[in-house]
Amino acid sequence: MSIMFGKARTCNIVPEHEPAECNIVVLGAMGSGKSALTVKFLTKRFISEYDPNLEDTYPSEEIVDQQPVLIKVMDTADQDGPVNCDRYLAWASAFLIVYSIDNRLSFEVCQQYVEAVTLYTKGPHPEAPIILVGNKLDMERYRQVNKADGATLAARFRCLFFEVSACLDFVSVQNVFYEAVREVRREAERSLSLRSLYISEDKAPISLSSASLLTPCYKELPTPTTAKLVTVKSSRAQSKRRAPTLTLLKGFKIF
Ligand SMILES: Nc1nc2c(ncn2[C@@H]2O[C@H](COP(=O)(O)OP(=O)(O)OP(=O)(O)O)[C@@H](O)[C@H]2O)c(=O)[nH]1
Repeated sequence: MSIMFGKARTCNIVPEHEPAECNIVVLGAMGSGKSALTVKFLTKRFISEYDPNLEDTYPSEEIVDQQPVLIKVMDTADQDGPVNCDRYLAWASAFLIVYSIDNRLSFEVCQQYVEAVTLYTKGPHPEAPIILVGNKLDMERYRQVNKADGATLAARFRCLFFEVSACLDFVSVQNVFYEAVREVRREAERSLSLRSLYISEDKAPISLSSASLLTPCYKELPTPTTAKLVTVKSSRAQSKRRAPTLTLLKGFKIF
């Protein structure tokens, strides 16, 4: 059974031919590697520099555990930590909250994001899972955040925790995004079984026509002609502002 996880985290049951959707928001301190992780997942490439003010959402068709899913990744660009979160809290199916293992301050900002998101997501609706990501694992020699610190924070908020590097292997980065989809599926199943438990206790039959959770919402996939172009800054010697850009064709992976 494929389940739509798009808006407001209702679990829409859609016909098998419709791909499910999963909206993943990438949060974290400036410089923690949100854009690098996003681009690595979308293109398998590590691009070193990005415009710090560039915030955009990138779709990618994936197959996770033999089930097709349209993953939409919102790469955020907050300047001052978890402020004006409204733009993504209701939209998100899951959150990747990123810090850099070589930057203690980014870990503290990450804790602020975990607390802010948890305040919003705890409640009757299916919870949007949080995945804690310690990035820049390749910078082990400059480590300022112990792996145990990350694990402790994750345990406190009952979320998954991974240490990865956007500039090392692709599979570890892809696994973080795929685990987010798996967690959303598990949460949707939990929510459905809880809902059916209440309904069976109330002995109230589900009216298939009225139950909003069964209302399918169909998403048109971008065709090559409609796919928007987004740019990702990449620079070597030049400053970030004048950097040559790597153009990603939105909606399709580039290898
Ligand atoms: N060594 C190393 N550097 C990384 C890694 N990921 C990102 N970086 C570098 O860290 C810097 C910031 O990366 P970004 O992806 O722009 O970080 P961000 O969180 O998007 O930062 P803002 O755009 O300012 O919000 C860049 O110089 C990247 O090249 C990593 O895994 N290892």
